[in-house]
Amino acid sequence: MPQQIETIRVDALAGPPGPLRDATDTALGRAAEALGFLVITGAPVATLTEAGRRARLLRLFDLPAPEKRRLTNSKHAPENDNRYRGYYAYRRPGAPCLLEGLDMGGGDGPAAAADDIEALLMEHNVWPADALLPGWRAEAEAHYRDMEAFGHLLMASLARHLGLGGDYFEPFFGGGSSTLRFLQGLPPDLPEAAIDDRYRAADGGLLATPAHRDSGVLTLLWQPGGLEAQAPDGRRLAAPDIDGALNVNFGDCLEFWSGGRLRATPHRVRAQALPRQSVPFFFEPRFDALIAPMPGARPAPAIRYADHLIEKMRLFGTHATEPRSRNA
Ligand SMILES: O=C(O)CCC(=O)C(=O)O
Ligand SMILES: [Fe+2]
Repeated sequence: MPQQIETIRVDALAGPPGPLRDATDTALGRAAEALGFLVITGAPVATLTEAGRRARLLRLFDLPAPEKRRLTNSKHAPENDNRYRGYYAYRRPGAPCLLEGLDMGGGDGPAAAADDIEALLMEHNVWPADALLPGWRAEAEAHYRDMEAFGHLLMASLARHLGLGGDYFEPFFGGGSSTLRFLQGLPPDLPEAAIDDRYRAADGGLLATPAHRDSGVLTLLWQPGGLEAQAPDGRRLAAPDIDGALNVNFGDCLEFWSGGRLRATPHRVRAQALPRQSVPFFFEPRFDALIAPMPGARPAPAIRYADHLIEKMRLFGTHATEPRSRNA
């Protein structure tokens, strides 16, 4: 039973085949099977562990209110046409924290009709005005591409560990379906009595995010502390605070895909004293990918990734009143 979240150096994944890369594949694969949650260092792409890029991208949250309103999804700002991507702020009564965020994808489709889910998933992004945040769009797009490239490297490593051949997952990814999310949770500001039980840990501490499993395949998360993974025996393991580290965990879709071998681990976030910013990247299959348990796993009917996602959105009421509903 894992006693702690393991830290694994992954720079060898970008190198040639050989013993170093094999050892990295084994370490990653075993951690994915045992706890389904790990911390990586030495990512061979630029990540938000680079403080300059992180600070520039997180300036998003300093935008003036009218600009945030212009980026807000149509659920919260009916004058706008973006429904799936864009900015949102939740002021949910009963929650200890306010939460704001912005989702971006790789789609560039037009605004979607209300009933056209497929078009909705590929809708265009919204961008802060360049005069307010010069260079933000280009850097966010570069970061999205870097995270995609890293997602491919990690999936290839898992595929080798599973004996599937390094390119097994390749055809299932691409096409701009992944989600880059910027989040900011504000400090508790509600009276004690207003705090909903789900936001209370058993030890009385406050949670910024209640325990949940991610819905997709692979999550790469920069976070400043507060994150806890749940071990199979129920213990909560705090993510180690390591400079230059990214958290890696897996979602329901990969658990299904691997016949349960790779775990979608429940995790939660303890509320912090200060505004807490975090940046998850959800590496997601193409919306039209047909996913069935991989060779060697017990067969089950295939699901289309878009249908899996839509079902999760229905269950969690995405863009309704619940924060972090999709992929969370
Ligand atoms: O804010 C965090 O650090 C974690 C967020 C998370 O678990 C999610 O967005 O799925
Ligand atoms: Fe999550």
